Amino acid sequence: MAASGGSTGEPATDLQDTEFSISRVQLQVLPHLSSYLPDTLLPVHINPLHHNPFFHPSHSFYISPTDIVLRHIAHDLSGTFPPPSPRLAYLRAGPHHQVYFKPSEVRAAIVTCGGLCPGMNTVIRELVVGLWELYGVREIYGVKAGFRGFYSVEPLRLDPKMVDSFHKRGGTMLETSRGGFDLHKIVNAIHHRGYNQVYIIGGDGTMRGAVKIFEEIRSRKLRVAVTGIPKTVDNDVGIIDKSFGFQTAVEMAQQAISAAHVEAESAVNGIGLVKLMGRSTGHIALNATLSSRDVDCCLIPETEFYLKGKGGLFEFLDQRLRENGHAVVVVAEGAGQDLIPRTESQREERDESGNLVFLDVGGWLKAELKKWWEREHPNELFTVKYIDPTYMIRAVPANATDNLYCTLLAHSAIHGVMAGYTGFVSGPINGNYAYIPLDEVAEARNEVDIRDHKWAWVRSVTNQPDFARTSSGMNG
Ligand SMILES: Nc1ncnc2c1ncn2[C@@H]1O[C@H](COP(=O)(O)OP(=O)(O)OP(=O)(O)O)[C@@H](O)[C@H]1O
Ligand SMILES: O=P(O)(O)OC[C@H]1O[C@](O)(CO)[C@@H](O)[C@@H]1O
Ligand SMILES: [Mg+2]
Repeated sequence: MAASGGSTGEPATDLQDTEFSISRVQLQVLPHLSSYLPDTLLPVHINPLHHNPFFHPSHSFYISPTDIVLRHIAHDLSGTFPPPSPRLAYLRAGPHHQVYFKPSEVRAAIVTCGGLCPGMNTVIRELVVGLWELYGVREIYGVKAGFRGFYSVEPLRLDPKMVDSFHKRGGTMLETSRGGFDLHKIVNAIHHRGYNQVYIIGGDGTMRGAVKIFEEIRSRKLRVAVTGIPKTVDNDVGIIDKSFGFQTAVEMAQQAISAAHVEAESAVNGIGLVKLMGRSTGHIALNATLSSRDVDCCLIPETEFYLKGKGGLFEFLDQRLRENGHAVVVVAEGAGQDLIPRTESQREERDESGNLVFLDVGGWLKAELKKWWEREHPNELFTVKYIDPTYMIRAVPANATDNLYCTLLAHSAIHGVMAGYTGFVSGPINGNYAYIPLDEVAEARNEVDIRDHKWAWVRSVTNQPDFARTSSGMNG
């Protein structure tokens, strides 16, 4: 097929080499219960949605094994930037005509692990309501207190009435925790309690734990489907478009930035300093900076910065204060950690999951800014107002967009599990919900690419230096 140049007189683009070819698409295989269990243990049933009075399944209602979502949809027709080959594809998420669980036999368990994120309660609610209303499942249990809860706490029986208003509350009604990952105790508990569907909501660490649980269940040949639902306010999980709760967090972060701006503007030589979440990725800081337009400098873990000397932060802020009389600085919690002096014990300190405990970059920066000003301008007024909304932005309920997202995620997860898939994650890829192998998601990172347009846009909005080290630039 060759494209015509049309009436513009432009040369026609030859599409022969770039024609979509199914042979160059690689569908990422999802684990399925039938891959390790005999047919005798896996009777198939017609999807109960077929007889649900609220649905009218048509031919295209059900997902077939050939319904796919492409990972990379941008394509350069000139061939200058060839697409990755083969092109990765994932199974589209949705209901299947045949299911591998009889609703009356299902015992579903839901657990939340790691830090909070807006929307966790919505996901729990929609898992419960979806299992109950869509598929007629009646035995649904909430595992309390994260992974450790499987083997140490009595589960909570859940039904739609109980979870009815969960989506209006921040946090997780099931409680969460870090650490406590004891694989054998967890899988023994899953087996002994008779759970056959396990829904695991959590971040990167949780997904790595979920992979181990899935693999152990598969090696014990248990008839248990495991699915992960990625939760991370930092938006640091790869492959999926973005994680739930992230948009809500950015909105909340903007409120903090606005307050910092008002404080800075209303002072003589005022600096508004806002610390935002982001352990190893600066997505919240970057997106809040771009949408607020009030930020003069955005510091994220993916870039280095330094304070003193030519091209450093102090020099830049000095100039900004002279030009505007105020400045707003946004710093992600993971930025500049290597600049902050640490004691020996601080160097070793880890949380219960083994993550390094960070020092407060905002508090440190505030102190450094004050010392710098006293040193350089001892007789001039100066104010730093430090706002730390880190827990506020993740402890709120999800906004409307995130609530819808959480609902689709939960329902996609249920459809996949009912269809017998296991060891998978559901999530949006290029706007379409897909099923992705759990181990792929557990390994995939989503960092800010400081070479792409978005970071260049931040730099052009803020005019901040790129902190490239020159011979005269000094560290510290
Ligand atoms: N590599 C791993 N293998 C098994 N379990 C893990 C692993 N990493 C973390 N976990 C367990 O997963 C749970 C959550 O981990 P962690 O505290 O790192 O949070 P997270 O899931 O990464 O969420 P977030 O970082 O977004 O708050 C904990 O119970 C932890 O013990
Ligand atoms: O204080 P906590 O609950 O351990 O959580 C802090 C961490 O959790 C996160 O919000 C990720 O969920 C990180 O941004 C942050 O470093
Ligand atoms: Mg994590």
